Amino acid sequence: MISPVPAVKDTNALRFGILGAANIVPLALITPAKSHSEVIIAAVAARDPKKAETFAKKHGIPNVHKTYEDLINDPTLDVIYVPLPVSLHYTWALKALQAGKHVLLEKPSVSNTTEALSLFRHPILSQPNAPILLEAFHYRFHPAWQYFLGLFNAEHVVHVEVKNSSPPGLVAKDDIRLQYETSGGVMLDFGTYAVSAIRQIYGSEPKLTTATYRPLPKGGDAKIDEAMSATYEFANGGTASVSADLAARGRWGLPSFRDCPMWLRVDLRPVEESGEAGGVRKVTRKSFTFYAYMMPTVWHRIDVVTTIEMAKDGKVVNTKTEKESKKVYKWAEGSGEGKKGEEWWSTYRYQLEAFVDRVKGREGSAVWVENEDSIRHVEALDRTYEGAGLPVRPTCKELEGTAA
Ligand SMILES: NC(=O)C1=CN([C@@H]2O[C@H](COP(=O)(O)OP(=O)(O)OC[C@H]3O[C@@H](n4cnc5c(N)ncnc54)[C@H](OP(=O)(O)O)[C@@H]3O)[C@@H](O)[C@H]2O)C=CC1
Ligand SMILES: O=C1OC[C@@H](O)[C@H](O)[C@H]1O
Repeated sequence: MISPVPAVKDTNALRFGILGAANIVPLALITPAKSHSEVIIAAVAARDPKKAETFAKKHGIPNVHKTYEDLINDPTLDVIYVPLPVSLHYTWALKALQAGKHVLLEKPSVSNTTEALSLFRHPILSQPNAPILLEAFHYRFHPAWQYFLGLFNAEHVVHVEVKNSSPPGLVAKDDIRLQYETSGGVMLDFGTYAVSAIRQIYGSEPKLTTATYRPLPKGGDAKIDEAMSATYEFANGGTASVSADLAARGRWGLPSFRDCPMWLRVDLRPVEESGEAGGVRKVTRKSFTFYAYMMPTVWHRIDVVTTIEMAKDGKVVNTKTEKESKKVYKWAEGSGEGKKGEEWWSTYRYQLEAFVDRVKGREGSAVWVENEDSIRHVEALDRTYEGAGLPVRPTCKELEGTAA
């Protein structure tokens, strides 16, 4: 639901300030906040105060600050939301934490491992009553994703394939995704979801095996990956292949949404049983495909396919395939008091619920992105850039010269 009935705000609601009038803000925070009784969107700042005024008026935000500094130092705010280019995440997240605010930080959290280690292991986060910092990997908070992870045992996964792409023309030439200085590149955009997904599916860290990229067309920033394909290995011997593309062409090379996939598939190790009557061997294969896993609210589907193959004397004598499809928009009935939600809640709305629960000291859905997890994630992205022969995304000035 794009326009849910607004909630009456509690007297102790958290007051959020927004750093930058970014495109993602209405979807990721303003709309979800409307139905949350403990969230008030109280202030915004943009580099150009006029832009901030216009944004505030459009979205009913009562206060506008002239600068980002003024916003984070506003004593009436509890939380700062950081939807800036990734190159600015470290600096502004840390400033906000130092100003005593909780921080909801857009994904991917920071540009590289140097920044990740410095931010997520900052002493400020281990002091008594430390502020909460969350990398906003929204899809992880949706019940469909958690249901999907519960369908198989990570130890039995043998291969994962992830494809994320959009057609050409959606991203403008001057977009933050296409400049090295703003920590752009598809790997930190669509690719970050893919790497996040394979890490959760295996429950362990990937070892890069291959990475190749397609640069931007002539005239574009040479350090930017417009598309990236990478393969990885995991400790249990399983593999993953990931492909992400910001300008994928469909059939006949034409731009087409229909031909731009956003899905992932998990294959389990085949289970072989011998000793069937008449010397028949039975092989059972299972795979799980999640269509639209990044944005399941509008539409998604989880297909579970089981194939049973009977073979005799090395020849397949019978094959049977069964398919079950499932959609999950809410936590299962009786799955726990903290597991709140409505069918129409977006990934961002589930995430906001979890964030507020954490700030308020409640257990909530128990889904969270731990600080060490965010570090490991950025490490995997760095390894992918190195493997592709591209520089890791730039370190902010404050940390320049500090080795990871
Ligand atoms: N969770 C999700 O589903 C999504 C998350 N994102 C993430 O959100 C963040 C913002 O993405 P998006 O909204 O698409 O980007 P936009 O380009 O719309 O917004 C970026 C904002 O950053 C500010 N900014 C500050 N310095 C610069 C600079 N040097 N160059 C450009 N912008 C600058 C601008 O704020 P000002 O208004 O002050 O000028 C601008 O509004 C990124 O971290 C991205 O990864 C993006 C899309 C989806
Ligand atoms: O986070 C994101 O999700 C959706 C994509 O379209 C976008 O480029 C990316 O930043």
